Amino acid sequence: MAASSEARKKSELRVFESLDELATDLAEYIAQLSETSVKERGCFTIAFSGGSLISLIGRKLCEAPYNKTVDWTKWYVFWADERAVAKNHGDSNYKQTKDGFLSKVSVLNSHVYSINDNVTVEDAAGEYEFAIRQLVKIRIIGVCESNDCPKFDLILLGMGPDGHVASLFPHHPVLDQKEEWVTYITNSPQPPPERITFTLPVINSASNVAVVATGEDKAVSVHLAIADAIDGLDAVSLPARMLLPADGKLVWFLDKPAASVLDAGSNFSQHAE
Ligand SMILES: O=C(O)[C@H](O)[C@@H](O)[C@H](O)[C@H](O)COP(=O)(O)O
Repeated sequence: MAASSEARKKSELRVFESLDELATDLAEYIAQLSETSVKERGCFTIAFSGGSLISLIGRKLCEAPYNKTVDWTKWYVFWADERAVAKNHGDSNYKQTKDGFLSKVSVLNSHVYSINDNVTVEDAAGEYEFAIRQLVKIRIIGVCESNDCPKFDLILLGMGPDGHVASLFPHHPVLDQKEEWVTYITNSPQPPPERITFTLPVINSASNVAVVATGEDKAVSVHLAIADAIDGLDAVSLPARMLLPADGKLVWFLDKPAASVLDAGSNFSQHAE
């Protein structure tokens, strides 16, 4: 059996009746991963991206019991992608995460690794990769033994209706980037055109990857990303289908509309609510 098919089968699908239930389970999932990582490694490295996932996290993870039980001082925060806008711009993933979540919990400012908004995207990507390399050297960020890539404890992703994840868009040459950990694009099909993004090898080296996709406009891409066998070409360059953690675990958090095109007998290990 192909490795990709194996990896897909190991992934887990969680489908929820409401966004509130999804947010509740997502908060518990993140809190548990944090507890495990802090116990095993003494810290928890988490990378965010933009979109509605931040407001879903902000709904429950900042509240009781997590505001007291999560060891926020052991968190190290990163971004899987960032738009080339100022940090105080409404489109900044940093600002969205800060306003919607980080400002409500006690993560240390010195553990928040935002992407530089004062230099070119090329330089910002290079700087970010350098910072990550330093943290891998001192094992704040783990290392994936098979490819020496950073092994984040958790990478959180949204997914666009076109199946993009982070700033990895369908058919974009950046999908073939195997050498760099952090790269940039200047021609995003969605504004703003310039973005910085983790590459697929980094995402697929994480211990845990979670994709949060809600709404009917995601249903076809969710199906194309998850289904075991796909006819036709569209899925070939669908970034969400390229999420195949080598040693890690992939979990999809979906609401019913986003899961509406999935086959009832989908090969995934299901965790229906
Ligand atoms: O950078 C972007 O263009 C978007 O932020 C994007 O990457 C987002 O994560 C997805 O489109 C899902 O967003 P929603 O969950 O809000 O639909």
